[in-house]
Amino acid sequence: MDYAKRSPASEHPFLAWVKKETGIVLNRSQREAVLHKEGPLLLLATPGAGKTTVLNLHIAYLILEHKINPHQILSLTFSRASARDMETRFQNLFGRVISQPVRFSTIHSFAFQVVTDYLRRQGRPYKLIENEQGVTSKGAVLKSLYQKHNATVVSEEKLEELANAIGYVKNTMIPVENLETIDFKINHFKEIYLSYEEYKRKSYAPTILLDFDDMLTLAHDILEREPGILNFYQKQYRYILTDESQDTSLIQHKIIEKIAKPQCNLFVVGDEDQAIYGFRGAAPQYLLEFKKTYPNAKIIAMTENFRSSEDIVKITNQFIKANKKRYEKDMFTHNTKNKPIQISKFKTEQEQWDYLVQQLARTDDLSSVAIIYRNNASAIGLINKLDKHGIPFYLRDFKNRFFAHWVVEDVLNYLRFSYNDKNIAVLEKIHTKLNPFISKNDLELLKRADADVSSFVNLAKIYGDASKKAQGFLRLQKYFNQLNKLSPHQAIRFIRKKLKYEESAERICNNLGYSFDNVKGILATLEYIAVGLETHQEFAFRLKELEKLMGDSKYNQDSNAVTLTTMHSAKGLEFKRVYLIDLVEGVIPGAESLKKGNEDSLEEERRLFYVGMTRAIQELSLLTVEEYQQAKVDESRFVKEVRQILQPDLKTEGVQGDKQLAAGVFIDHKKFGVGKVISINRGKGTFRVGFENGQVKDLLYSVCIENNLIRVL
Ligand SMILES: Nc1ncnc2c1ncn2[C@@H]1O[C@H](COP(=O)(O)OP(=O)(O)OP(=O)(O)O)[C@@H](O)[C@H]1O
Repeated sequence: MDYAKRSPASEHPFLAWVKKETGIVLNRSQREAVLHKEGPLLLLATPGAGKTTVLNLHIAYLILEHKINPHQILSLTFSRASARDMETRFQNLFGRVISQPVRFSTIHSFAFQVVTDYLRRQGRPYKLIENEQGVTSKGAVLKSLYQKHNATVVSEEKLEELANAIGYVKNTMIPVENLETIDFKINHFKEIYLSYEEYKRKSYAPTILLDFDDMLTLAHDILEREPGILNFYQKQYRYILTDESQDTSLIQHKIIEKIAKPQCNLFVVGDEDQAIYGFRGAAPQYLLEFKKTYPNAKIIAMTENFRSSEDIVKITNQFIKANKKRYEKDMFTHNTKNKPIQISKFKTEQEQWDYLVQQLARTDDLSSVAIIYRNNASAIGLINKLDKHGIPFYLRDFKNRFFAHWVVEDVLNYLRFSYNDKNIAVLEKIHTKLNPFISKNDLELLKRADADVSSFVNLAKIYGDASKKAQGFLRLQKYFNQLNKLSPHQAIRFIRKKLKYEESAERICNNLGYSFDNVKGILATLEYIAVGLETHQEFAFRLKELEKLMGDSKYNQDSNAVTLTTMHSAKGLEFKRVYLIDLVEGVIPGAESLKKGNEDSLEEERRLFYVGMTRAIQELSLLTVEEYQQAKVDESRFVKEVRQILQPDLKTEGVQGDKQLAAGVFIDHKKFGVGKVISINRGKGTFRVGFENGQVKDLLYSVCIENNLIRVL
């Protein structure tokens, strides 16, 4: 229908037209936001409040009702995927009536335009380090700088931390002279940072080498130094909208502030409760201080959740209130109740996976289900299981770190060496991790020794057969022979314990600041994968197969497959049924955030948990385990908090460790899940339990004990 020929209605004609055209009926705050015209506006939205819908309608309103030229509107968001998503949704809704394009962009790509326009005009060539390959790629450059300043190689995780820390410095505008005041947990960070900047300045001179975050720094500088350019962008974009604004960093805010002035027609949408990119320099306080920057700003809260059932909205709303740094607001919904949030506790991850497989096997529409975890490490073992049961999955943020990790390489090399202990090329990769230690000098001597004899026998000869060291080498020869005959699962255990690999790995981790827990996790995962496999070749093949499966899972995006995603990548998505898994202390909240003085980081972990929970439309299950990656763990405090909200009359503290069945204690029943003992009838030998799904059951004590059905929590 032609917008000009819209029918008159008692409500605002634009909204009446929208209702007719799209079927969307807005609530009061959505209406107020859509019909906002000029000046700064902060739209504080809770999850599921319809942010994208409102943003798009507001743009259409400006164009259709106020005849604003679409070229003068700049809609910014923080990931390419959401910029694309917004554009598609806008096209679908208004493509027929608004022919001129609106600019949907990421803030980086806007900054890129400012910088490249400027450099081109100056006749200065530039390159992006993110486009470089091989030894000049950003990763390779940072790796070699780390190595230079620390005299040691860097692990993949540390490299990521380093790249994040560099990004953090630029996003939060930390002056170089203050770098030492911040503990980035990276040895010689300042030196690496300065060398990296110098490398970019010099390596292709006169061509300037830039990274993504330099775009922000430079764009900010240009807009500050060049009034003509600033004026151009201010005139070009009279209306600026930003989505996911809780993830905006200081420098991004400053850029937006500059171009929005002097009119400040700035439409900012965000939810500080969903700010989860603190490690990259984003912080919710910029939203919290919006009024300081724009004193005449209007603030509208959009707190109706259109997504989730009442059970989910009520509990998650209560849950996030434990955070202190937030706007006080109450999320509500008119949606009906469905199922209470379910909490299930399992002994091990395998039991948890079995449960998931069982649930998924009964599900027809797998695309409506998501399994969400804090760390990518949770995915590998689960995928192994899903694949064995033929359950298709779509992995949202596949990062191929696991299979290339040095620990995985080491284990494969130990196995390889057990087939041929004369292979010095393989020995060179593991020699420092063996016990007794094999030095570089030993390797040189070995290269000159008899190539047809075991390296260990040669070494024993070099050291003199009777020496202690020689005895150690001969023992190693025996162990590697034994290793060769073990099943893959036994072999990994053997490498860890008998060959003392774990001790060496711990030493390496301590020396280089890597996480030993992560290493143990990788070893545990390798053991899971190895279960049931017969030969070492099968094991190596299975690793390759899993790697391929994970890469190929992107083709399952639009098919009947369960989505597997980290909490970070789940933002903005929704699923009928959601399982949050591996909910234990040290994972979520993560170990770092549990340290004293890290309260801000603990709040960010709580927000992450909240983002995960609020993805669910109808069903939400929280799964926790007693043993994670082979170590005893405590249930996540966030699970406890949710349980407490679900059953406020119950005290969860102090119950653990009390193995006596008594009224008031929690039990975990294999079939019915977690519940509270209401009463005990000793005469009948029964006890009554109120389970978290709302059911109350009388159970026979003897049956429960004989079948090992319950545990007192
Ligand atoms: N006025 C409305 N009436 C009915 N449904 C609506 C309305 N507004 C939004 N919705 C629906 O509510 C759901 C959530 O909307 P949307 O994804 O835009 O929320 P959001 O605010 O971006 O959420 P989150 O921040 O959690 O990602 C969508 O399915 C959307 O179609």
